[in-house]
Amino acid sequence: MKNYIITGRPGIGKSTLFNNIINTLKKSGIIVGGIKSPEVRDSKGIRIGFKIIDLMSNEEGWLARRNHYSTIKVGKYGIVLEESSRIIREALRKALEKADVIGIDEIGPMELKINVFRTMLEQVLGSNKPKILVIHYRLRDRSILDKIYKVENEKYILTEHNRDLLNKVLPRKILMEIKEITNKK
Ligand SMILES: Nc1ncnc2c1ncn2[C@@H]1O[C@H](COP(=O)(O)OP(=O)(O)OP(=O)(O)O)[C@@H](O)[C@H]1O
Repeated sequence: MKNYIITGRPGIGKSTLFNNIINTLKKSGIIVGGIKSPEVRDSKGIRIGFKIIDLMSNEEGWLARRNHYSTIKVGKYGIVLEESSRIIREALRKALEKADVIGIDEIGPMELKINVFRTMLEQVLGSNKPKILVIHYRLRDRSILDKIYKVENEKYILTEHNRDLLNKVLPRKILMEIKEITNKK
């Protein structure tokens, strides 16, 4: 089944497009499972960490926090291992079991330091469901990249020139294609 891949430089609008696609699918009754990891800023606009959110249940927890003591560090951020692992495991397990489509925002060096993320991602990539995947522009993990590109895929590299158009046309195009294969007309 096809992988829809979104990539591009930091801050270009990948998460905005991802949310747009997911919301369009959900509104039409498609069951979407998976995870997203939005950044969190304080009232002064300083980034204090990243949350992890289950797309099906909307349950959320911390993925990483600034200055959090952790055995896994990414720059200033410490991974909140137990909390994030629990949400990732549950969200992707449910997605594999029940969803029509699996979405992950995003697959990057930080997420791949979490063992549960890597194990569950491998299961997701091996499953025969359509996937919407946001990929960090610096992802160089050969084993994961091979699994992502092993199946038919459509890759969109967001730029300031194409993002408005892609937000306009891609959610409906993906909806049409997924309706076709899930028979939800
Ligand atoms: N098509 C667009 N036109 C103008 N601004 C946009 C567009 N899409 C997103 N933005 C704005 O750009 C900012 C970054 O968007 P977003 O978080 O979606 O980017 P991202 O590529 O996911 O970032 P990151 O790499 O940090 O995850 C947000 O403030 C968002 O509102």
